[in-house]
Amino acid sequence: MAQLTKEALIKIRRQLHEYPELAMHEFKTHDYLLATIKEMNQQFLEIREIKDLPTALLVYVQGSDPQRTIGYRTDIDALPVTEQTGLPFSSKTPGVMHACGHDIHMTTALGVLDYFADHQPKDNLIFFFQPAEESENGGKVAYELGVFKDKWRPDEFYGLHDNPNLPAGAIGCRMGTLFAGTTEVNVDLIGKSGHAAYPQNANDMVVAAAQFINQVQTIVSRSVDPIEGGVITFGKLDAGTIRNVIAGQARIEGTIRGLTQKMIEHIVARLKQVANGVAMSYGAKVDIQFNQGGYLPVENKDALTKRFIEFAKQDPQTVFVETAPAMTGEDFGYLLSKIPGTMFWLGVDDDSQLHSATFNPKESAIPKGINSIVRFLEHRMAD
Ligand SMILES: CC(=O)N[C@@H](CCC[C@H](N)C(=O)O)C(=O)O
Repeated sequence: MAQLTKEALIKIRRQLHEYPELAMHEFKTHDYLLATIKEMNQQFLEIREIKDLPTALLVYVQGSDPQRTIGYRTDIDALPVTEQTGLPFSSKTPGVMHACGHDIHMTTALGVLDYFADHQPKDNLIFFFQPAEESENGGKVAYELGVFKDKWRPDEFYGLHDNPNLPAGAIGCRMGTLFAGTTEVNVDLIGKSGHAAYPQNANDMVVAAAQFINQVQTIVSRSVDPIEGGVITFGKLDAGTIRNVIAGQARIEGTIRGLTQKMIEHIVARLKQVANGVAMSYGAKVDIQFNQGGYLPVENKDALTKRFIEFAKQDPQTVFVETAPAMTGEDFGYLLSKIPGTMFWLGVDDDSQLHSATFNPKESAIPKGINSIVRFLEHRMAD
């Protein structure tokens, strides 16, 4: 294949894994990606930086006889998770980890780019190294900054996410909705602090928060069609300062998921009712903020996805798995609402799940993924 050998790819992945950075702070990652891309054959490449999105990178590959421009997006940010894999190349940044496999995504994208830097594609290609997928909606920010205009607007867009439940290197996809839409939710409950010995003089928001969280559990179980499904997860709860002071405030941060916008709106409406009801019953104030930020359901476009799946099914070098919709979110959903395309999974075969501190994707997925994506793009460009 191209210049980057399997060993070089593994080295790149481990380097990226050691230095994870949070959304919109991916400065070292950006510099490392840029340096790696600059080592590739530059003959057909044009590198673009975005002043107002300084950790993003775009690379244009000039096609030899372009009929279209094909976009390929990878995300580059990490999560506030403390790694517990014990790997020799574990994160060197305390409390931050590539626990969602974006290091695998970036390395795979670099491998595909490296191939086409050496083998000029027929169509134009645009590689988008996107900051802030886990939060801060980097895809939407880029779109709204006007990044995808004129020659930088892909006619179709592709992107992947790794999947620990599929064999390493397998490609998973489905027609229609691949991922859920998500909405971030923050709930602030405001009561009155006081001495632990005199609850009658205070208004305890630890108790109100506990009640609220318990009551929310009835939304999905009692107000959502079980066939359609939905998720509400509160991943963060913050209240109080010390054991013997009654907490006058509580903040609860969570995420809502549904496979359709209608379901998300339904859950949002029920959550507001529950929050207002609990606040009223405790004589507390409540402030609820929702932020969808472009994490729309990831809707794969029919004709393009059909072509992608047909290719993957018949390609002798690709293992294809038809997958069910997943409740993970992706801000690629926003880009796919503006530009037609397909998102797919890359299997990385691990017992630990995405976002866990022990997540350890199989690196053998990288060269296999690169091979399948290169073969798909060549097949697509031959059309
Ligand atoms: C693939 C993946 O894990 N994506 C994230 C996207 C986060 C969406 C948003 N910030 C939220 O928390 O709702 C996920 O958590 O699914």
